[in-house]
Amino acid sequence: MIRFDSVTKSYPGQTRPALDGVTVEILRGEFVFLVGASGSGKSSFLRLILKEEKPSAGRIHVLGQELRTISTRKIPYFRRSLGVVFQDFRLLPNKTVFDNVAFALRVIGKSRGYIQSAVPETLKLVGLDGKGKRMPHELSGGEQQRVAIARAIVNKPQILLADEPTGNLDPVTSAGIMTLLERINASGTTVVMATHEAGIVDQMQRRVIELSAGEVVRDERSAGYAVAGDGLGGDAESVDEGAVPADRAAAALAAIGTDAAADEQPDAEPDADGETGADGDVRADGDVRADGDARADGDSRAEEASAVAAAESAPEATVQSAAPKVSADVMRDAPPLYTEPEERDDVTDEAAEITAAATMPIEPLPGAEAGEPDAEPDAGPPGRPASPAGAKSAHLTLAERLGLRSPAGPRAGDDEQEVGPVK
Ligand SMILES: Nc1ncnc2c1ncn2[C@@H]1O[C@H](COP(=O)(O)OP(=O)(O)OP(=O)(O)O)[C@@H](O)[C@H]1O
Repeated sequence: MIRFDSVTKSYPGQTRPALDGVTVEILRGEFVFLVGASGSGKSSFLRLILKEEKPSAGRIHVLGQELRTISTRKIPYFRRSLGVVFQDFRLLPNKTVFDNVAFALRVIGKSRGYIQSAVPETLKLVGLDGKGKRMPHELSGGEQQRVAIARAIVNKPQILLADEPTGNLDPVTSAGIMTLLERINASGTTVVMATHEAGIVDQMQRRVIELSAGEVVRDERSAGYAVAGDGLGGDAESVDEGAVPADRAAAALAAIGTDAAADEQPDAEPDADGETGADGDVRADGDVRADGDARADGDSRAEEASAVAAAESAPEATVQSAAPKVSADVMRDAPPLYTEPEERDDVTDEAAEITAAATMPIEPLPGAEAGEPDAEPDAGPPGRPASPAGAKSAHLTLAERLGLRSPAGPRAGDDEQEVGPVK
């Protein structure tokens, strides 16, 4: 599904490659954590999969295609099989929740009827039923990340890439997001997630690929964040930053198990202190709220009770071993989070034709590819100052970053428009 063969990635002006001779294969349906110290190459790895960057050496195959053979014009079509979630959510601030998710479908030309059914279904799946009319700023961080995940999966991608998706969230809200990602994976989507969060990796016991200075130094199945004493210390401090005492973690989990009413209040109003009361955040004042983040999946009380017990019996006085309450058994038995579109797609024949036409690969005009696909400019990553060679990428619209529109496509106001299919 994803294969790196001796891949090296060097950025202009850097003495050391970001990735150095990486050979790795990720199979269909796997859940893979990418771990490693800051700067070890995790984001570069993900950007290479997305073809946001090209390797300096080596080959990358994704979904059976060698990425070098995909021309720039075809990248948006390739990326429709990939969903992406970022640490900072990247929602359109002036669009409702519904429109943020619908955006991903409108850009690829889905019919209005399809959008009207697919968006609410997806919002329900991520635990945001009834919140479609909210604006992003009216949501908690965990809820905003759920919107971003809904946007990433509404198009039923085969692969979901997540770059620090819990990086801006408190431990309990993070646990809810992980539950969601695990269920997306359980329904068949391959998930590759870069993270610094030792507690989450330790709890989930999935495949771990560890990078150090651009090299794969560990590739282990059913593993934790670090091999005991291996000195993955570069991240230990940042992991600890979010840690809260075990008693507060236990309190947070207890709140999830007991405050059932919170789930039934999709429109909980902000408190007098300005904080939304149902967001699951462990607040600075020690209060704990519950938004269903960790139980949108209908977890049983017994499971929650055992999570609380685990939290209470945690030997270390940190939340790292307590907060992520995702249990592999529970996830294995969980029903699929979403079904394939064919099973419930009620689009009309006419709409299906429009969609088919809109998503049909475009053959480039003779000479349009100006030589090899590799001749495209080196794209810089989102959120980082672009290198001179990658200056173009600094102007990518959201649609382009999400891989829904060709960087060569129309420009002004793309992020703001209700755009149609790529022509
Ligand atoms: N566009 C760029 N131009 C130049 N150097 C870059 C660029 N992007 C990344 N790098 C460098 O490549 C190396 C790997 O960066 P990368 O972002 O992939 O690491 P990371 O493991 O994701 O780090 P973090 O955990 O801090 O996000 C770093 O030395 C970084 O400075």
